[in-house]
Amino acid sequence: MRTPQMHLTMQLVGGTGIEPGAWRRPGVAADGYVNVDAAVRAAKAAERGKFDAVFFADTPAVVDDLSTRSPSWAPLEPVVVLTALARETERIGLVATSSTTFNHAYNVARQFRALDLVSGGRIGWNAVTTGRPQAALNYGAEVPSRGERYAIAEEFIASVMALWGSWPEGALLLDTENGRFADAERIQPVMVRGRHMFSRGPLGLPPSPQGQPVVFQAGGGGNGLALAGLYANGVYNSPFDIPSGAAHWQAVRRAAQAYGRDPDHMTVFNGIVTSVGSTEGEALQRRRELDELGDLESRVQYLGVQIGVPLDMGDLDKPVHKDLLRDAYAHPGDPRAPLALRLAKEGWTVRDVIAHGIIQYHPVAVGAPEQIADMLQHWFESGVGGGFTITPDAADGVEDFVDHVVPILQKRGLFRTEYEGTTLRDHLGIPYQNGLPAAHPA
Ligand SMILES: Cc1cc2nc3c(=O)[nH]c(=O)nc-3n(C[C@H](O)[C@H](O)[C@H](O)COP(=O)(O)O)c2cc1C
Repeated sequence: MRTPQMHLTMQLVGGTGIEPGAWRRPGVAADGYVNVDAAVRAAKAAERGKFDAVFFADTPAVVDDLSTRSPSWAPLEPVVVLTALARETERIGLVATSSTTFNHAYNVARQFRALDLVSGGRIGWNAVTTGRPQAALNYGAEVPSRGERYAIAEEFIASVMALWGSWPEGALLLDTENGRFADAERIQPVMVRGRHMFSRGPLGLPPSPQGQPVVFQAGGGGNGLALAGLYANGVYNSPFDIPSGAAHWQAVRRAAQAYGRDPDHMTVFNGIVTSVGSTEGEALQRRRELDELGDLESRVQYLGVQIGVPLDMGDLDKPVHKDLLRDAYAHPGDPRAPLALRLAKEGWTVRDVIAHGIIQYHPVAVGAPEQIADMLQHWFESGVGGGFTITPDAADGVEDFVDHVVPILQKRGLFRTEYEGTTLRDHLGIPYQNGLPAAHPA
């Protein structure tokens, strides 16, 4: 039997990287967030590394302090970016985020099906409920309650899938001899109608080679799990440790089962930020430079909160004083705090504790390629759900991962050396689907 292999999606946050100072790093295009060439370069590199997909998060609003950094969670409009990438790549999957709260199901069904056709069946849709008030204001709306957002999302995704299914496989005839373009009798209105959604259909576009785009789901607690169980094949997660990642993976499997779907058709992608150097020292130096270009001062203060010790920039190049460490504790509200405290107790300077990446949205893998591969292997073999979202610290980290970490994973039999299929469903090992899941109650 073949060693189980991991699945990888690449996320180049904001076109420049996830670290706030990434846009200032020499060698990174400062305008990466509006420069589609940055996305093309990253996608081509990820394809060279045989990644399952590239992934674009999105929030339709300005939520960052633009005086010091490029927008993180709102890249160039994702559907536009994916259209460009579909033309510039051949095999890699392309996943974009689109909101179920501030959109119409027909638009999403049409755009993502069109993308799926343009790309030859390589598209995924990360369906999110968008809880940000700044986004709501852009649509002249308020943020609905959490329960309401997820009730809307449930109907929304069902509507999109029903619209996708309204053009069945084989109904496009293209019979030039007999003048039969399509079997119009099979392409009928679906009349999706719920409390929040109405759409008559049919959708005027046939299925792609994979049927319909793969649905991804991200966050949202119990509500999110139900949504994943009903519709998704990919789930984005951001655990800070293996036990919580493994627990989520089991919960995702149970959710799929509860809705009559195959848990083996689910993949959870756990976010990992990567900082690769040729040695651990070089990787730490890379992070020191990025911290310096970014929000080092606020990180120093935040480290103080994490370990219950007052710190300021004057403490930067000293280990935390042993008198202070006696009373230090890991802040119970931050799952990253125990690592921060451990590093401080090991005697690293404040700058170097921070350089280990203890203040990030995801766990940070910092080190030589072998060390990064070891961490991914350890998490993978500990049952966190099969996949990782590789989120490089800065844009030049995309190629570092592809050229130096991927070959190690491949040598260990943990990652593919070639694409076996042509669609995103092929890469994820899930079957063709066009329309609602067979077990759906609708
Ligand atoms: C890894 C990951 C990626 C996410 N990406 C996005 C995104 O791009 N856009 C978005 O609006 N929400 C995204 N979310 C979902 C929100 O973070 C989610 O709404 C959040 O977990 C709050 O839950 P709630 O919707 O129940 O309030 C993501 C979640 C996770 C875990």
